[in-house]
Amino acid sequence: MDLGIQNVSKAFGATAALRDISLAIHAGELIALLGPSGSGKTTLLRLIAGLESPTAGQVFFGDEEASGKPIQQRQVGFVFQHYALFRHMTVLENVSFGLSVRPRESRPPKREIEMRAMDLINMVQLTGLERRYPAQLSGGQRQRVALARAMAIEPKVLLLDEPFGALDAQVRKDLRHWLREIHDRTGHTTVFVTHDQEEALELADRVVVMNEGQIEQVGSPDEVYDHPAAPFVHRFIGEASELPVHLGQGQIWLGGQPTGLASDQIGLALLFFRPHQIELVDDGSPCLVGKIIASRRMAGTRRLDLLVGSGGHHVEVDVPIDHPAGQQDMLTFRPKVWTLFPENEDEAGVRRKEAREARVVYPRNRSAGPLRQYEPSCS
Ligand SMILES: Nc1ncnc2c1ncn2[C@@H]1O[C@H](COP(=O)(O)OP(=O)(O)OP(=O)(O)O)[C@@H](O)[C@H]1O
Repeated sequence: MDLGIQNVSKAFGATAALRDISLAIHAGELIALLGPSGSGKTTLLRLIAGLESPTAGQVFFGDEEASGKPIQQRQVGFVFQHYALFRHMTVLENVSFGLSVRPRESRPPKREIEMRAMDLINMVQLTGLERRYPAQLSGGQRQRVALARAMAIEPKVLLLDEPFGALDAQVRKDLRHWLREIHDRTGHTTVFVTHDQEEALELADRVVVMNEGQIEQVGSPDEVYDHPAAPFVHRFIGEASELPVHLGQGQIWLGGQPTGLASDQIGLALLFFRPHQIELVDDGSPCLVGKIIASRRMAGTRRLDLLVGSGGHHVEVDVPIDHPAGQQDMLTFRPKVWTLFPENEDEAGVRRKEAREARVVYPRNRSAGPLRQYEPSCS
């Protein structure tokens, strides 16, 4: 079942929870809605479910406009963070519930309901526990029952709101793999909400990155990680170090010092790079110079906190555990992979003012005068 969200806005009083969102979800896709708290993920999920109606815009199930349809008519399976199982019912009764309360004319015979429920219990690997009550299950087991129960009604769309949010890290990881497997087997169109980027990147076919009620980017996990479309996405997904730079004379400059990174653009920009995507420079060529202010062990690498450039910009870089850089005061390096975003006018204005006060001469164009150099230098 394809899903279409067209120019949807949702306001709660003066709060704009969603602002003119459009999104096409293809049949059989596993989609993650990813964003910080308050970005509108749950509101969007509830609008798809029919638990909320949009202030403006439309929701399509296939070709059909569904905005006016209540949840009962949408055939959606919903799983919440806190497994809302019926405590007085066994696992089997919980999973059978959706089918057993259907109107008589569409309700399958009792025996068939039980068989279907047992198939689902088997699929979520809880065979043998069907007579237990929720209180006799672990958190992960309860969440699997919740998923089996949502799937029992043969939903057109499965909606999961932080389904593993309340579970500990290892259980979350196991359930992730398991959800992906079940999704590949059943092929339900599935939309899940998470604020955990690792979960979104590992599980989803496509990730919808949300911020302040808007969609910042929609893309495969590789696209949003490797080609973030906006500073917000770069900061939110993966780790990012950023520096305010100037572009001109064919390269990137930090506070009047050449970085050795090429760019044919001109103007102010933000330079983003990942801590692990750097190379150490010791051949005297132009690079970034950082004062090491802290060093800590991070799994297989050593993470250094640096103050870079005359502005003392804080960035993080990773070096090999045994690299002598970990014992030094200064580090000379260059990003191997980086992204530039044009700086917005507000930030640019502050930087120009700071630059004037510090008497830094930025390269304005190819005929710009000599640049002030900062010490220590690697060029
Ligand atoms: N029923 C409501 N009444 C008033 N404001 C609401 C209501 N539901 C959500 N909001 C507001 O809408 C905005 C988006 O909330 P939403 O729950 O969709 O965000 P979220 O991204 O799911 O956040 P979280 O990760 O914390 O669950 C927030 O500012 C929230 O306070």
